[in-house]
Amino acid sequence: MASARVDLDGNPIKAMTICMIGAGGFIGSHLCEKLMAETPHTVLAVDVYNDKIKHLLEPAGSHPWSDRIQFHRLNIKHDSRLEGLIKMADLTINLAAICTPADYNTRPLDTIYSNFIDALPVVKYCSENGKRLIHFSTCEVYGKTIGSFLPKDSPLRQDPEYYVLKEDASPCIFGSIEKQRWSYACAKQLIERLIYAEGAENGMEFSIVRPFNWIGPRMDFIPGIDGPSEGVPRVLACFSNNLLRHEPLKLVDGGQSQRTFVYIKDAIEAVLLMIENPARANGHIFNVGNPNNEVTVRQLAEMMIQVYSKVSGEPSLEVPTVDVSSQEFYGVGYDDSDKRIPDMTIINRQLGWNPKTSLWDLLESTLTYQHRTYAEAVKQAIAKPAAN
Ligand SMILES: NC(=O)c1ccc[n+]([C@@H]2O[C@H](COP(=O)([O-])OP(=O)(O)OC[C@H]3O[C@@H](n4cnc5c(N)ncnc54)[C@H](O)[C@@H]3O)[C@@H](O)[C@H]2O)c1
Ligand SMILES: O=C(O)[C@H]1O[C@H](OP(=O)(O)OP(=O)(O)OC[C@H]2O[C@@H](n3ccc(=O)[nH]c3=O)[C@H](O)[C@@H]2O)[C@H](O)[C@@H](O)[C@@H]1O
Repeated sequence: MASARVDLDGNPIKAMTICMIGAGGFIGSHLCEKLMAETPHTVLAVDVYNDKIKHLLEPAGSHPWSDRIQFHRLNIKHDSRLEGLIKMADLTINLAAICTPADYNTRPLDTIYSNFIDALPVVKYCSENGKRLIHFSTCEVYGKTIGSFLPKDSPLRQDPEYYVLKEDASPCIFGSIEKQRWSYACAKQLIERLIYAEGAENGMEFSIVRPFNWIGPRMDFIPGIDGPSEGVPRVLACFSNNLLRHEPLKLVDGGQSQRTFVYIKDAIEAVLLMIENPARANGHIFNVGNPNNEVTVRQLAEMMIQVYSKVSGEPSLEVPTVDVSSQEFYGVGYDDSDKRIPDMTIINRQLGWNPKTSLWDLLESTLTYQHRTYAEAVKQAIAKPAAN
């Protein structure tokens, strides 16, 4: 298999060893799956958890890829084994981060440490050892759009110049320091600048990924089932939880913010292209999203209600949504990105990548997974207090 695979320039792809930090998370689990099923590469999977990749690791020795994936349970905050693993690998991919908005304003120190301080040694070891790095940043580094500062009735708000987000041209616009929501975006921006500087001054080979709301199976957790009851995951899991419990979906500040959602499986194709085409990917920052899948959060809720009813066979909710203030939902210091449309010029030009899956289709496969995985457990959790 290894000799048959070629890169975008027709050159054979050599098997490589990848140190993947944060491999046990949502994106990491899909990337590990793809690398095991379709490539000859070896993964040194680093994380504090491995629940989401257990199906790739166990039973030990039973999969065709078993000798190509090793799990290393370690916390990169304080573990001297990290440098050795980076040295053993040809490429390091750093996914480790605190990346749920409910944490940014309530745990700003942990957020800044996780997204900046803890990533520093990874960058340093890659630079010092001449290793290539693919670092996961975020579309949140763009912050708010320029258009959001124009008067509400300004025709310029319709002009893409004022809202499309371009890696090499758009500014990064954050709220004031009291709006601690931006602690995450600001930490990610500074680590991007540091990586860029390592490339410019020391010749480090790097690519930076800015994901735009990647969603799909295994994203985050369902509160009270496979995560804390009081935990607040990202919107897909929040709305899935409401649907599973037959509760109205909560629209923060009326659900007026806009997002573009991309299917995780489409997005992983883009990451694989970066991994296997270093000459085209090195030195670039890549938006990875689906500009065709834009909705307001209210529209997302409405679509998820329809799709869930279809895949579960249950009737739609009588009271489908309820408005909630951001202060009540997230606490003091929350703020929001108004709109996120990725410009696709760079990823198209360098890697020829385009997303394929419509929002309806990706919600259908994701909510089928949510229903199959959680409906019974939620039913039992709801029934339990009554039984006691
Ligand atoms: N999912 C998205 O749409 C999205 C969007 C923008 C940016 N990102 C970025 O992509 C990356 C991965 O996101 P995800 O959605 O898979 O999140 P995730 O929370 O599912 O995965 C992150 C993983 O990193 C691990 N981790 C965190 N700190 C660690 C530490 N100190 N040591 C070892 N492991 C640690 C966690 O245990 C977790 O498994 C993050 O950097 C995130 O900021 C994701
Ligand atoms: O996924 C991304 O690209 C990035 O954006 C996310 O940020 P955000 O899109 O604001 O987070 P979500 O939790 O997915 O929320 C999306 C929108 O839904 C709203 N929301 C969320 C949950 C809910 O129950 N109801 C609700 O209306 C939020 O206020 C926000 O406007 C996270 O910061 C990161 O995972 C990531 O860096």
